[in-house]
Formats: sequence, structure tokens, C-alpha cells
Amino acid sequence: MTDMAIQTQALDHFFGEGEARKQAIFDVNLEIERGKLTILMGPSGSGKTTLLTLMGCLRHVQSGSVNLLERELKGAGEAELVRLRRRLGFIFQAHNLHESLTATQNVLMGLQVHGKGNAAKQMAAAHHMLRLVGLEDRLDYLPGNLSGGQKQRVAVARALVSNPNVIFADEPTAALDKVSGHNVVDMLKTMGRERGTTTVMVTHDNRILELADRIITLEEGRVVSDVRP
Ligand SMILES: Nc1ncnc2c1ncn2[C@@H]1O[C@H](COP(=O)(O)OP(=O)(O)OP(=O)(O)O)[C@@H](O)[C@H]1O
Repeated sequence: MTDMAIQTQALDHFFGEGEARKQAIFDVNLEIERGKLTILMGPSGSGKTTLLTLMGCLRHVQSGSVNLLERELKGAGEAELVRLRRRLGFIFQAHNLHESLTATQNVLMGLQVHGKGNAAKQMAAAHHMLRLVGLEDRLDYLPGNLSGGQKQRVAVARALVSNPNVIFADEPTAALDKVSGHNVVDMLKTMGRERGTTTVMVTHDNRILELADRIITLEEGRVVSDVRP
């Protein structure tokens, strides 16, 4: 097993066809260590989300290479990608909770796609995760009755409950106040220390940079800075 969760080599990415074809990612070469919190920064349109979705098997690799958990994504078949995605957790903007399901049921969705454990064990794991994110008194609330920050914490609990190897997060703290944002990122760091979970996070949130193990900055699709604070 290597110490790297993700490696990219000569990674390019293009959108559009013919005259509208436009390059969004240029020659990105990165090695991302296991168990660390890596932040992707950069101005709007610099390619952060494109890079995150390429590394997270959410977009086909067109040119160059992405190695995720020792599997090459370029040319990988759909069955292989599905197997890999089961080892990942995704935290995108808060709005992807199911509005008709309670907090607990939303977190259970994070387990049921994996088919892990029996119903009682799954319920216990969902409740445990919701307690960890400080929502023990909101287990049976619908998203409509939760604040933006509480919804985001449900999304975090759902991403973490299956104990993924890598978590991809796009602006996970955008809707949170400073304390809740810190709590979410602290939790991801704790998962890194205790379980070796790797987190790659896109953020504009300057308040959480101090928590990062590494900060990679993109501009116009290129890596322009890469620091370990
Ligand atoms: N589906 C798409 N079709 C065409 N162009 C796209 C598509 N998605 C992104 N792009 C373009 O690729 C470039 C990078 O976009 P991307 O969303 O990765 O940037 P970003 O850094 O995440 O921006 P933001 O901070 O605003 O979310 C931009 O020029 C964008 O217009």
C-alpha cells in the first residue's frame, strides 16, 4: 500500500466540442497523501470543482492519469468505478438531502447504497454519527425543520457513516457560521487521524485554512501554489 491516496499525472480536461472546445485543466501533477486534509483554492472558474470531480470518479478522465486508491481511473469500466465510489464519501452543498426523509433516514441512505450490516446495526451507526455531529436531539427532524448548518452536518454524517477511504467535499462550510464550520472540519481531521480517512476539500472559506495540512491553489486550470502550512 502506498502512502498516496490520489496521484494525478499530466492531467488535462476539456469541455465542449469543436470551436466551443475549451481547456479547463492543464497538466496537473499531484500526489495526495492518505489521512490528510488537502484544500483546493483559487478564483471562481479556476477548475477546482472540475479537478475534484475528476479525482472523485464523477467525471471521465480524458487525458493524462488519475490513480485513486491504487486504481487507474483513465479507461476504467463502469463496474470498477461503482466499486470505487463505494469507498468514497461526498459532501456537496447542503441541498442534496432528501426533503421527505428524516435526519436519521438521510444518514441511513449513506449506508444502504453500500448494503453494509443489518437494519439494527445500520440504525445504531446512523444515530452514532448524528450524535458525533451534535444532532442527537434532531434525529427525527425533516430537513425543512433544520437550519442550514444543521442540514450540512446531516450531509457530513451521511458521507462519513460508511467509513469511506476518501472524502470529497465542495464548499462544505459555505453555509455555516465560524464555529459550525470549524466543527465540521475538525471532524474530518479527526477521521484522518483516527481512521486514515483522506479529505480533499474545495473552499473559499479563509476561516478554515489554518486547519489544512496542505493548500493547493489553482488559477486558470493550473496549479500555481502548493504549500503545507
Ligand atoms: N459542464 C461544463 N461545460 C462547459 N464548461 C464548463 C463546465 N463545467 C465547468 N466549465 C468551465 O470550466 C472552468 C472551470 O470550472 P470549475 O467549475 O471547475 O471552476 P471552480 O474553480 O470550481 O469555480 P467556482 O469557484 O466558481 O465553483 C470554467 O471556465 C467553467 O466555465
